[in-house]
Amino acid sequence: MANIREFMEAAPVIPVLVVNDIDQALPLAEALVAGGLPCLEVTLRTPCALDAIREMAKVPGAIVGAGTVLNPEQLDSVIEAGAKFVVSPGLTENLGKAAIANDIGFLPGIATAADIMRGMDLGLSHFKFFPAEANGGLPALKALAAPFHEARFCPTGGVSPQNAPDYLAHPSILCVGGSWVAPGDAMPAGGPVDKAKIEALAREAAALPR
Ligand SMILES: O=C(O)C(=O)C[C@H](O)[C@H](O)COP(=O)(O)O
Repeated sequence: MANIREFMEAAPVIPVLVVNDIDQALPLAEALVAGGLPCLEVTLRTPCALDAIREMAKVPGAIVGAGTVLNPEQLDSVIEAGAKFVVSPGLTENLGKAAIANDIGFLPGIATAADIMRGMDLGLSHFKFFPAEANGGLPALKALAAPFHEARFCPTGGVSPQNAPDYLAHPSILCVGGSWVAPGDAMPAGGPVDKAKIEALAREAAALPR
């Protein structure tokens, strides 16, 4: 897709965010961007996710995308909310065609060679390897990537500051996704966002070598 590679190359880590409290959206995005992580994946796992995308898009330098997008209806609603890219846990032809028709950066989840081939049939070449650790981690992705020279990946699911450097050293891996940069204890229910903590975690993630 047009710009998904550029977004994947913007930083080593795409934070995967679960926003429960709309008041936390703006400070969370500010802290992540200040720490050097501009691309933010807001998962559609909470009722305020679309509003969170709208809020976060106001932060200068933020490139806000939507995660957990499962079908063309959700695709339409996240585009309407201002999402600049779309991440899905898996790849259906239905969703893939809709994303391409809307010319929006699209990062669909894959876990098998057949998934990648279905994506290539649609003209896609950038994929989320999901759930990365549960599917065999780096050894599995290395084996999976070998026949697909053009394909580039963002492993997500079980990625941590400890295993991220190994993933990022692989030439087919442009970035990783992870929730560890925005942990629940830094965004307590009803409380303020611990911006200093999240910015520090983001800074560490942004400094990961690749
Ligand atoms: O909601 C989705 O569509 C997802 O993409 C799931 C997330 O990617 C993983 O839950 C993140 O995994 P952790 O970093 O291990 O917490």
